[in-house]
Amino acid sequence: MTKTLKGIAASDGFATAPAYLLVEPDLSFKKTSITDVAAEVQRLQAALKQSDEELTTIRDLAKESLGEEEAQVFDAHKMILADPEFTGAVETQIKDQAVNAEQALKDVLDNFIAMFEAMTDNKYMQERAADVRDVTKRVLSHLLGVELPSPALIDHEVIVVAHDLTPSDTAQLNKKYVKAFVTDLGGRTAHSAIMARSLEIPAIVGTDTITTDVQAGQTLIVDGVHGDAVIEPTNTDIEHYQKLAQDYAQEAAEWAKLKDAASITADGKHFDIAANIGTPKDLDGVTANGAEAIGLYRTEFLYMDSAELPSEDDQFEAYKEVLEGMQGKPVVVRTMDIGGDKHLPYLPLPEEMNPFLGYRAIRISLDRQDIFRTQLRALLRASAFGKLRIMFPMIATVQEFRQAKAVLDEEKAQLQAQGVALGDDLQVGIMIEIPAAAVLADQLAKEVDFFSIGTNDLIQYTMAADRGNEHVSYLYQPYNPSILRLIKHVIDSAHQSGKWVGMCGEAAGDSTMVPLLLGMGLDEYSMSATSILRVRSLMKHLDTTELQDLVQQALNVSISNDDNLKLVADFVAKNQH
Ligand SMILES: C=C(OP(=O)(O)O)C(=O)O
Ligand SMILES: [Mg+2]
Repeated sequence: MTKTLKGIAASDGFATAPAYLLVEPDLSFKKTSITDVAAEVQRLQAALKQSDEELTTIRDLAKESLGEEEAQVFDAHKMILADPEFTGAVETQIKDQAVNAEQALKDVLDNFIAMFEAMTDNKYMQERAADVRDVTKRVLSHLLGVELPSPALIDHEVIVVAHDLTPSDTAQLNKKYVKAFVTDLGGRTAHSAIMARSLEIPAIVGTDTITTDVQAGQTLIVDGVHGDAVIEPTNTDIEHYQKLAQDYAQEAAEWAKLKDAASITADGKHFDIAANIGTPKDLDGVTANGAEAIGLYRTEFLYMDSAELPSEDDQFEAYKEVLEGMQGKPVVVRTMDIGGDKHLPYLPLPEEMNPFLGYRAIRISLDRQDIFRTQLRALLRASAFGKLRIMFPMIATVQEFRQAKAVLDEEKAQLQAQGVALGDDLQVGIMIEIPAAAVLADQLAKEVDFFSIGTNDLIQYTMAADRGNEHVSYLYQPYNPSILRLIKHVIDSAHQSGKWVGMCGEAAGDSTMVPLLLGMGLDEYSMSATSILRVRSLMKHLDTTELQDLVQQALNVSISNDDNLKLVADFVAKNQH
């Protein structure tokens, strides 16, 4: 039966394909006593063999579609399977305790995990714990005869359906086959949604129930523009969405004509439209969409895609690749923003009640200066290859900025003393994403070279509403006068000190927000590459002199997000040039 689910439109576009459920299967079992030990050992051997064969296939496919590095984790898993200390121990447990293979496997795993986790200062061993857990899951699935989803094995077009997708899950999706994704959890600014936009695949998040409503293989339509997921569509539905997809493609073709045009308003004012990226791989999309700069390079993905802390040289290569790829256009690189919903398997963070209010971003960098200094050196060395701007995330106080800047200056002086070539127009700025920083923007503006407003977090913290929680997603209100007043204060403060100010939160690419931001004089708009041409087209049709009154009304007359949504929609309908 056809069913339509409403979710949060997280990434534009349309797709129709069978559903692929990326859901943890039920791997529960009961402990039983066995009498035929030999048969149980044989059952274990068979499951080990099947797991090994499966891992070989997955590794080969992952290598082909995702690259050598992503495939290496599966080699590590194969090694565990071949390790007599692990498999031998399971066999011994079956023989000694006369228990079923599932229970023996669990007992051995528990021992291993306890042992590894006790080695708190050995990050290599802690990582192994995660691998052993994964391998156990695979063997268990074969013992129980249930299928474990393996996204790397997808070899036909599908729409991935998941409860939630972590940024590292998302990074493993092969765009050739994964046409879209839909999740139960998440908001528009959750990191999985941001990754979907950089993969340029349609996505809907926060449907609440998609994983229970759809079955594997059922046809699914994803309308990433309106946030609708249609399960088992009728022929009429399919035709309807085909038409919408065609109209969307036509509109996109119009925008595409602006690829090499400058971003200019109807009254001839120039603004910069920049792109947000997560890895150097995203550069293709940046160039294809004609970005004038990179306004946010989220370097944490470099750390998340790696099995250990990336070395200074590895980082240097990545930053250099992006700077060179941009051929002299500005590149804002943000230092590591780990914590919140972004984790590193090799950097255990404390368990926290409120990770978004906890140990994250610049707070970790200032505490773990070994990690911070390595990144800063890599960045400084790369600065010789383009127009680098270094940006610190989650700055809450003037002192934090001064401390971070002092560390940067120390590393800079050391490199200079060693005769290392550095760029000569490096700028250093901060994200404005904590309300305290927005309020004190006038003081911060005197110390920095630029600001970039991170609305994803600024809204989350101002409204006290978790950005990834669909139950409070109605409080993601970029046009709420409270948010607009903060933004206006940040822009005015920067300009009073002669500094430039950009925005790299999702609001910068929002069609309702853009007229307001242009009216307030925001200098740079950084967004998912796929939004650039739409926004450039919108800018072309707006006259900034007419926007002043709109901004005044939005700030001082409207009392709600919805008031401003309507205000801007009416204005744009009447004043398109
Ligand atoms: C751009 C931002 O940073 P991130 O989404 O990576 O937290 C933001 O908070 O708006
Ligand atoms: Mg942020």
